[in-house]
Amino acid sequence: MSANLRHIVVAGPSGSGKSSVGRALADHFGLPFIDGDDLHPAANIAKMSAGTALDDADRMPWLDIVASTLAAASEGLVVACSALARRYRDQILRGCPDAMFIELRVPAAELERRMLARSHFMPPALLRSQLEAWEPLGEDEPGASVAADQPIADVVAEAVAALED
Ligand SMILES: Nc1ncnc2c1ncn2[C@@H]1O[C@H](COP(=O)(O)OP(=O)(O)O)[C@@H](O)[C@H]1O
Ligand SMILES: O=C(O)[C@H](O)[C@@H](O)[C@H](O)[C@H](O)COP(=O)(O)O
Repeated sequence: MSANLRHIVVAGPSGSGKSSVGRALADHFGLPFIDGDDLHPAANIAKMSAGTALDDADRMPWLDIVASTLAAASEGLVVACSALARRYRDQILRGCPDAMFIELRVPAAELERRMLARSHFMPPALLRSQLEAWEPLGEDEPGASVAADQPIADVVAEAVAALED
């Protein structure tokens, strides 16, 4: 694994599999994993739990923490972080210029099914706002987009292939 593949952000809307895929990808590469959920300021968790979507002012301090956590991980790190919009990904890149994004693509109906089936602070009703905020990864952005409505092992295999391409 080359040095510039060591700072990986697994991105996508709530329920897309960031935590599940991120952990498995980290295991594959022998890297640590951090869930971006655990890096949110407490006020953000409280806001989402109460059913209100985050706005840019809420997300910016969190994205700075994600970026600085990545940049400080000299041996590499996989972080699960929605990074829904390009400006959010740009902000991560400002703090961690060699970050690579693995975007997880899942149809909305499957996202809803997964969110309804789990117990999590993120209410399923916020899915619509997640999808409205989501700007697909551009071809000129670092990383790759992977179909994530398939078994996790297959998602990870595609992500590994894309990162090593
Ligand atoms: N590829 C997959 N196929 C089926 N279920 C999945 C898949 N990836 C994740 N899940 C399930 O969907 C739910 C959300 O996954 P999670 O990894 O927490 O997503 P996120 O971190 O993006 O919110 C969990 O219950 C998880 O077990
Ligand atoms: O930017 C945001 O609106 C939030 O960060 C959101 O995208 C994230 O999804 C939450 O942390 C919920 O956690 P899960 O993504 O793990 O569902």
